[in-house]
Amino acid sequence: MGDFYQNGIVTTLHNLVRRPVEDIEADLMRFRKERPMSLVLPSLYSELEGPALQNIVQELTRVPYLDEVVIGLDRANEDQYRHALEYFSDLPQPFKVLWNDGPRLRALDLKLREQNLAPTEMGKGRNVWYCFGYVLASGVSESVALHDCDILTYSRDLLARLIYPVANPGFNYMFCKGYYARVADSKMNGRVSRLLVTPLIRALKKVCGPNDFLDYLDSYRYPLAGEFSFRTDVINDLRIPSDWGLEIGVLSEMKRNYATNRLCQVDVADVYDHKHQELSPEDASRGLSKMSMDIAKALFRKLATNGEIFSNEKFRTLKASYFRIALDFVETYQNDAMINGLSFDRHKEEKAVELFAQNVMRAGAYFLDNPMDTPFIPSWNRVTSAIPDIREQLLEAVELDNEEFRP
Ligand SMILES: O=C(O)[C@H](O)COP(=O)(O)O
Repeated sequence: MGDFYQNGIVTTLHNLVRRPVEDIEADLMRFRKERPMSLVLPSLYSELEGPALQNIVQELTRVPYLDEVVIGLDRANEDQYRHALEYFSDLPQPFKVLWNDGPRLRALDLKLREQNLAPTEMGKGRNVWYCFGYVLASGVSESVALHDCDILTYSRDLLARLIYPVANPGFNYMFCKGYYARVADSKMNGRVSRLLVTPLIRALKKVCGPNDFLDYLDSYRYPLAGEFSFRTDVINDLRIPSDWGLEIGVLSEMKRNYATNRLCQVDVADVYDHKHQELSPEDASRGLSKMSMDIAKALFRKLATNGEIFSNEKFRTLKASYFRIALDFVETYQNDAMINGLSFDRHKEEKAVELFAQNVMRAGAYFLDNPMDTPFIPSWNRVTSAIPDIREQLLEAVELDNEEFRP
């Protein structure tokens, strides 16, 4: 909001004039002939019971340009799957719900597992990966947008702005990341993004020296945003982590596969609020503690694939450097909060930084102790090479589930 500055090495598309959504949608209706569009929604069943998704579905009923909606449903039993099909039946667009825990998709997962091609962990990355496989298999779209299902402040403007850069046939972007400020109830959120990701990237720059990849990551205004869009071809060659490293994994795959002038970010919302997880300082397998570990591991792995060598000493230095930079950021955020009349709990922020510093060390130790870890889900290109009719099998399993259980 408020400036048109281009920072970093990917294009930033700002929200300069609050263009009415109907205008943007009129453009998208023209673009759809050349670039049909899909929306992917990775969802937990529990999100169907909350207020955010209800509003998202209501907003989507007014979206005229989508050719397909693909919902990946995790943690649902049969009754819950039936309910999900009914729940989404308000959507005017053709839609499919992937029942990830159902017998058909489980059987397919087993087939992939036998060849070491299945995602090894449950989680958002796995859900998204199967949805992407379905999008490829259905062959409906040329452009795809993806966003979370827990956005409490959702309006259809977000989707229109998110998909525009990859739907406009005059633009040559392959990938676009959404950004916004996570401010709600008069306070700043986005704790992992503000207090872990940006300070850790800056600390890595200090410790590892000048690095293209880190400059690139640092160019994104909200690197952890779950909202992004891309041209459908992008999926074929994508290797993503199955855990919370998903967003960092996607960004680094884009850098590896495309020139930076084909990547951009777009301002998608003035306000953004979502479901908040606990910090969970006592249990590193949950909440923001797990998220911070997964993200730090994903960063170290990606740097290693770019040739960076890590050691215990380097991680110790990194932790010290991260800690100092993160504490300086706390001060910056406090001042930003004050000038905007927001509340700010400095003690809580510093506690989060202390936990993240510990987790930087833990993630480093894990990285050094597990040299043969293969945390990335294979690309769909590789899976198709191993099982040539996998897309048809996935398509059939999803069609049958949707037909059999639709009320
Ligand atoms: O984006 C983030 O930093 C994490 O998702 C945590 O967000 P929150 O602090 O808004 O819950």
